[in-house]
Amino acid sequence: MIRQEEWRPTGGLILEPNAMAAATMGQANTVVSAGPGAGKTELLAQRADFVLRTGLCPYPRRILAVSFKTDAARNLRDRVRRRSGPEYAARFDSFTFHAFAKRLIDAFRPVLSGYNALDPDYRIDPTSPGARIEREQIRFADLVPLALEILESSAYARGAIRQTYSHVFLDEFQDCTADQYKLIKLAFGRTTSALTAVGDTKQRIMAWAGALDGVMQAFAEDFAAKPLPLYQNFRSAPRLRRMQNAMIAHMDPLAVSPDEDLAGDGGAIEVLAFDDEATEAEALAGLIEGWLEEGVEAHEIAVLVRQQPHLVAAPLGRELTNRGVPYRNEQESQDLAAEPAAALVFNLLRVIALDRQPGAYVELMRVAARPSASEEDASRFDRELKRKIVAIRASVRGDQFASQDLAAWRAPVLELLALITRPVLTALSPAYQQGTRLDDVVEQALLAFERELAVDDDPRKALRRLSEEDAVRLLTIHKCKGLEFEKVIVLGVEEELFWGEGQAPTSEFFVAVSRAKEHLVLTHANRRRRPATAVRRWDVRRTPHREFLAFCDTR
Ligand SMILES: Nc1ncnc2c1ncn2[C@@H]1O[C@H](COP(=O)(O)OP(=O)(O)OP(=O)(O)O)[C@@H](O)[C@H]1O
Repeated sequence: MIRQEEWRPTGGLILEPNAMAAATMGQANTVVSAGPGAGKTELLAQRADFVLRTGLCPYPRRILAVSFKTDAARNLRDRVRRRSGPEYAARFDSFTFHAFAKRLIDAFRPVLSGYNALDPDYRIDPTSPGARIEREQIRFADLVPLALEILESSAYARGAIRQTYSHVFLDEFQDCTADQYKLIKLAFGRTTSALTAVGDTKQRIMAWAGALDGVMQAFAEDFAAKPLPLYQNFRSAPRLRRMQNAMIAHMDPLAVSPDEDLAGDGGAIEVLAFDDEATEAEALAGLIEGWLEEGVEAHEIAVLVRQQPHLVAAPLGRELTNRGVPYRNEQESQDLAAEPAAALVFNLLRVIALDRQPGAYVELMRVAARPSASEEDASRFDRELKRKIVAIRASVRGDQFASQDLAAWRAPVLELLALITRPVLTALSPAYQQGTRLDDVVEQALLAFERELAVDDDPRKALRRLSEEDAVRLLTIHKCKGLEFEKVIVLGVEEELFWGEGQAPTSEFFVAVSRAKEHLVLTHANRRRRPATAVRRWDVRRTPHREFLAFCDTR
């Protein structure tokens, strides 16, 4: 442990004064507002390091971080592990609002009564919107209201949660809904827990889902939180920052940066116009292929689509497949990738199917290790797992190796999971400790592998597409929040794709363009043929979104 005045930002980073103030704040609440790439998430990782290392959060107390997406929660957890090491990171709980609510329900379920009472082995309907069955099954949307009921009716639950968490972090706070805010107020309002909320009102893209207007302001007032704005942008090159600044001038004139702060020639923005989706797909696939040949890493390339990515990005997906470029359409797979059991299944498939996979193997051993095992037990388990993998590889390879038949892969994966043992697997996530979630995730991961195998019959490429590192990512703007990439393509900057009430389309476009570090490509096509599988409205003729494209003209 070190004294507070001895603490320095980890990773050799220099924090701007307000970031330093927020990271090292004592027990007071703060609300940090800043634009994209300002280091809000990094600031939370630094604050975690500060409060853990200086004993402000003394053992066994913990830090609670609440994000909106599983990917964002995982990013933050990984960042804290990188910055502070596994020992401190073990006292950092990074959850989505829904996962936090589920923790509360699992811990204090007997508090629920009447129609809301739940059996111990209750389940959550995985379909959307799902069905409610009294006592047995709830919907995803029931989690936060049920957690609210627990906190409202049980002083014991409130006390326990406050005792557990001395510090609370709220990421992407601009998107907090009324119910979620109520949950935070009930759990931590007027307590000694110190709260740090970070957000950016210009990135408020969840308004359709009920994001509270002015939630950052309300938080500042309700929690007497000190507002600390950040001004830097560590992510984007100057040209890209000038475009973002032009958008900020339109959305929030008071937050505009002075021109002299954004000088420089770094970065590139291109607008590419096409006749139709086929020529667009061909040109973009060629562009992406060229970037990969130049040495850009696949996971540094993202293609963002506002709506219906499975349809709008399908021609590009086919073109990438033809050229053998691995990509991942994240419509279904992103939430799966955030599931530790799915990650484990993919790593098992990797060590079975591919040679030289030290990364997958190390991660496998980390996850499979029993925390309480003696060194001797751990190395015995290590040897046994290796022996089994070698035996499986010998039998699976050969004829079956190129097999599209999932059965050839399912049995060995299940065999290895059995060796790792059920208690170790259920400990991977609180959600696995009840119902059929663990088995469902394992099954979904195997099916995702089968789907990818069907694309080109090649298990190596299928696994590359399922990996975060080796695949170009095709994702919606909603899924890309909090992420960053060297190259970003926004597909279809057209009025038919960017429409909606008030500020929402502009905020979404802002989120999309602000993911780019170096190079931003915006496309539009005159025509997009109706895909056979389209069920909703589909406009064949398209109009470029001139208002958005005009923001590119920054010179
Ligand atoms: N103090 C710093 N010095 C150098 N680099 C930094 C610093 N803070 C953050 N970064 C880097 O800048 C990038 C953006 O940081 P981060 O993701 O934390 O921003 P953010 O404010 O959460 O962005 P957004 O709201 O757009 O998702 C990351 O690559 C991060 O590592």
